Amino acid sequence: MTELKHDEQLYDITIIGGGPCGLFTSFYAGIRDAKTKIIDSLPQLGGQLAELYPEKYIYDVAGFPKVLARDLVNNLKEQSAQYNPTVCLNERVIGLKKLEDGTFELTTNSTVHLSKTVIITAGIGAFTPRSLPAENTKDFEGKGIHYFIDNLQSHKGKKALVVGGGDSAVDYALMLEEVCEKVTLIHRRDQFRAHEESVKKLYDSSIDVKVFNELKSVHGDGALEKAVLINNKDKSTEEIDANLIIGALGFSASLGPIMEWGLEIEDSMIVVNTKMETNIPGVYAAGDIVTYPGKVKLIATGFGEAPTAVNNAKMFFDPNAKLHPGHSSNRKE
Ligand SMILES: Cc1cc2nc3c(=O)[nH]c(=O)nc-3n(C[C@H](O)[C@H](O)[C@H](O)COP(=O)(O)OP(=O)(O)OC[C@H]3O[C@@H](n4cnc5c(N)ncnc54)[C@H](O)[C@@H]3O)c2cc1C
Repeated sequence: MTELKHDEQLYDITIIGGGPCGLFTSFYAGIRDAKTKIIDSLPQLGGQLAELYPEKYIYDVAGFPKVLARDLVNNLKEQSAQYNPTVCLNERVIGLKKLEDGTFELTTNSTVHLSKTVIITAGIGAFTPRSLPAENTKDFEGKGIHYFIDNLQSHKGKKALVVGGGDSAVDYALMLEEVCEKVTLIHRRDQFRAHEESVKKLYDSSIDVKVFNELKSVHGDGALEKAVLINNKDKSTEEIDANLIIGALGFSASLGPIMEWGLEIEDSMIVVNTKMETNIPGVYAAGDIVTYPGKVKLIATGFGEAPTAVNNAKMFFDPNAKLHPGHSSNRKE
């Protein structure tokens, strides 16, 4: 097991989950002059909007007759960035515990973080990448098989195979084309779920696109060397050289460890009171993950719950603060 890093800085508010609700929470925490950190298990911010439906229009966010999910996320990121929250991506919060002095210690897969209060905006849970359903893949995970691209340059000169037919698969293949010796993309159907413009770029590129193909098995002596593909129409197989495989088959979501932090849970949601406070003093929650009588899971309701959670968290770590923040329109530019 790799050793965990320790971030010794104490934050006022740590937000678990950088979906729309977490992003708006971070902006609002900025308004309240709180030193804020957002942690998300995904490599990007935006939660369900960025991961599940970036190209869909949303019609029920106040002030927008309609807005693309991707654009709403970009606007939320811009709004949040005004206050420079610390953003930690690719980190799943696994443990939450209160230390003797009242500080919260949050443990992720890579780091231990410290915070005076916590706001959980973890939606439907942490997304984990769907594993590649092929022989021997477990043996090469992290040793040639990856589910994200963190550092494009580290793949320079490789023979890459991308598996999938959505936006991520097509975007990854196009990114890799810039640095790899060869890129192959396989998809089990001939229709892509990716943005039309990206699919056009894909077919105009040097990427070898093989539709109706699936990954059958992977091979190598210690490190990944070859992949065997199977055509799902005529069942013929083909062996290709590949020392990098990117699985881009989407994600599944699970609350996982959050259920074990001593929070009151009802139907896989965290019970909160009207202050958005959980049963653990100093831990608040908002968005899809919370429940209370009459709760409706919508982006609009999450946006309402976020300021309530922040203003009450502010009172928790700064008892002299006022609950009501004043109006943002009075802010000096
Ligand atoms: C196809 C589809 C269409 C939709 N259309 C609409 C619509 O038109 N209008 C509307 O109002 N709503 C719509 N919704 C619902 C809307 O997307 C959700 O209400 C909204 O995303 C909830 O936001 P959130 O920030 O609470 O959670 P999420 O968007 O789920 O974000 C939670 C984030 O927390 C992260 N996370 C979870 N656990 C951890 C952990 N342990 N450690 C680190 N990170 C963690 C996740 O990776 C995720 O990024 C739609 C949903 C879907 C699937």
